Amino acid sequence: MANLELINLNKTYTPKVIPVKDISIDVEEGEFLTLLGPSGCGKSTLLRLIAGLEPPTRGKVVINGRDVSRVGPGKRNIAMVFQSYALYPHMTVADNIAAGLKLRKMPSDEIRRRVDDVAQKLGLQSLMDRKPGQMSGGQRQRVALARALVRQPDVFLLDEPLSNLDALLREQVRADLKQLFEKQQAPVVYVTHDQTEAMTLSSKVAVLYDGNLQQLAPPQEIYTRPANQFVAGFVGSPQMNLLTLSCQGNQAVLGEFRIPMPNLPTPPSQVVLGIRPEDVHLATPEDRVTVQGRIFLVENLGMQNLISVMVKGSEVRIRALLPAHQAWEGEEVSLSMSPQAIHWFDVQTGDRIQNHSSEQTPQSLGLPSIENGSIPSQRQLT
Ligand SMILES: Nc1ncnc2c1ncn2[C@@H]1O[C@H](COP(=O)(O)OP(=O)(O)OP(=O)(O)O)[C@@H](O)[C@H]1O
Repeated sequence: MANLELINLNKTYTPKVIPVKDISIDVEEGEFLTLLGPSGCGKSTLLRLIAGLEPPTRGKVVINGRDVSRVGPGKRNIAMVFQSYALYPHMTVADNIAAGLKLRKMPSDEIRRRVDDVAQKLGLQSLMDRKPGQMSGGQRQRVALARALVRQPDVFLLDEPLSNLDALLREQVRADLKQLFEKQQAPVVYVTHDQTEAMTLSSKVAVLYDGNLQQLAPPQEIYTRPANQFVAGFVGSPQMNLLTLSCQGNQAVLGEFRIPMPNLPTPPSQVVLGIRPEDVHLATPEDRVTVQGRIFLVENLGMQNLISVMVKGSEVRIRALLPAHQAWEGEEVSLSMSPQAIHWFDVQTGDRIQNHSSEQTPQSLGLPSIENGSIPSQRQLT
């Protein structure tokens, strides 16, 4: 059973530069872990600690039950793919792919069998005699992947492997990667700051910020139940609306409107309300939580418009993703926000302050319930 364990890993460069702070993560056989976070959050440092390119200041890296924290990179049986491809420029594709196996003195017929197999998987057969300088970026990246796959390592490490490719090619290679690694048993650790890659490729995502693990969960959970305000704001495009609002009892004050909050033992004086633009809609009479305002900006995204609305009686702006041609600049609109789609965060710590709102019922929100088909009073407006 292939697995990778990171146990209380720390890396300190200077007292002020601590890019990895007490990180513990398990990656099991067949799992694809993505390290996601903004530039400088410590993703590459963590990957280098796993690869053995740097020693940890504290903590352990364990591969298949063996503590490799003090074992050199060549002896960890890890394959790494870099953003820069790191191919040998004077060698052909075939020799680049085979280089690691030759170093390990593998019999030549076994090398040929493995190289042919991986070249076929990655569609490289017609390029085997070319040198890296005679190929496109996408082709070079496929050779770099082939070189990693052919080794059949215990762990795959990939450091932003798609970041040198243009947008279209990125999409294609991303899809190839997904198919390729679905068939691999060895754990994969993939570094990116691109949330689309993280969401589409991973079985679990570790969101990092300032060396700290913010959340470790499957991509869907990261999206639907962000653990804190940082994760909520970092994952999702367009970005989640994050509004710091004052509270009156169990209601958040949004301009002229009151938004019911979950019942808290001690209602705070302020709270952060989060709602994704795709969860804000034009209101219908049945909607319970609505706000009104004027549209001051419409951004055309093709199929949809991203509209920015200034909420009546406030300077607060809410963005909503609406079908194109549903709203125009200067127009007054009524927007609905389903209570189930609202996230609440502690204004001091940024932590999520409720379980998922799907646990909320109209009653728990202090709203009238629908009985005998009757529609409750339309809005929670004051
Ligand atoms: N060898 C080093 N000596 C001192 N500081 C370093 C060293 N390597 C990295 N750092 C610092 O550690 C922090 C984390 O760097 P790291 O490269 O791990 O971030 P990252 O999340 O991978 O960023 P990016 O996405 O920009 O590559 C940064 O502040 C960086 O300047």
